[in-house]
Amino acid sequence: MTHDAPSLEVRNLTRRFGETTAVDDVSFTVEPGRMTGFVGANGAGKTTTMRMIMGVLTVHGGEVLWGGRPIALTDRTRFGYMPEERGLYPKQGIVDQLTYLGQLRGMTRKDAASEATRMLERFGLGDRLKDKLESLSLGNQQRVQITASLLHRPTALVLDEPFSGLDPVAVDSMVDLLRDRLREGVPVLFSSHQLDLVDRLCDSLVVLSDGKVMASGTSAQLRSRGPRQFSITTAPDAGWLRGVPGVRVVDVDGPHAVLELDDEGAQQRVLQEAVGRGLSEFTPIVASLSDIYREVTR
Ligand SMILES: Nc1ncnc2c1ncn2[C@@H]1O[C@H](COP(=O)(O)OP(=O)(O)OP(=O)(O)O)[C@@H](O)[C@H]1O
Repeated sequence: MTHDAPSLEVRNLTRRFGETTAVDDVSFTVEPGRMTGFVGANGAGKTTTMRMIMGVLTVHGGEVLWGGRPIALTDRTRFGYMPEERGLYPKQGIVDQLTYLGQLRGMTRKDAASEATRMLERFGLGDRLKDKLESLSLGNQQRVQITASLLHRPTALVLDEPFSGLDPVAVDSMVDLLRDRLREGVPVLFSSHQLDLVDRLCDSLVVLSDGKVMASGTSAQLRSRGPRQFSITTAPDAGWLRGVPGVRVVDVDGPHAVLELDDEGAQQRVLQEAVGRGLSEFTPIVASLSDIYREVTR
């Protein structure tokens, strides 16, 4: 990974539509080489934020920074953007239009055509190069859209729901392509409703709700925020844990229990008591990003 690669930052970004504040003082950073998931319910403001990052929507407050400086049009033209409304031509052959798009982004015709062909082959579309976009299945059209955003070796990627409509094999091929870019230090911001995927793919997460950032940071930072849960086994019955100060028993089933502990002191009290009673297991439970998402948007 290139550590001195630029980061993408949004600072106090705000956008209103009439009376609605769709994006409300939103700040976060997409670090170089980091895959950052952008999650939130329908209408949370993800698309609006991405449009402002890409300059297709004007901002009502705040700014977008690239490498610490206000972003310029020339920076944006080197980004890869996959908009929600997609935007390729249904009636044009796929390799032709990808070549054209590559040329618009400064590639030679030859380089654009060969890179488009290579990427489409990697997506299993090597035998469809001359086909019209509209003749492909929706999932395959999606693969072509993704290729369009990656073709010109973008310096940053802003992808609105890139995985929707893709089967698991296509998701994996796309992730492989993204990882190539991540290794080069490209910051990647992608929105998704598929929390399991976000959990599997992301190094960092930004959680948006009603236009506001509810949480952001690396997976490790977010995991350490929430209540710390532990699994414990203490024979013959873990029911005694209910009486320990600073302990919330989330679940108990015979000798097994799941606990939330207020602090280090509570942990010590539990361990001291449990050792006398016969402790056979005490393990921290690592929260998934989906758990964290549910927790912060509750
Ligand atoms: N062009 C527009 N005109 C009026 N309101 C808009 C416009 N674009 C977005 N909004 C409103 O802004 C809010 C945020 O919408 P946005 O599309 O950014 O959310 P989202 O998180 O991307 O949702 P989804 O996951 O459904 O795509 C919503 O209340 C939406 O109705």
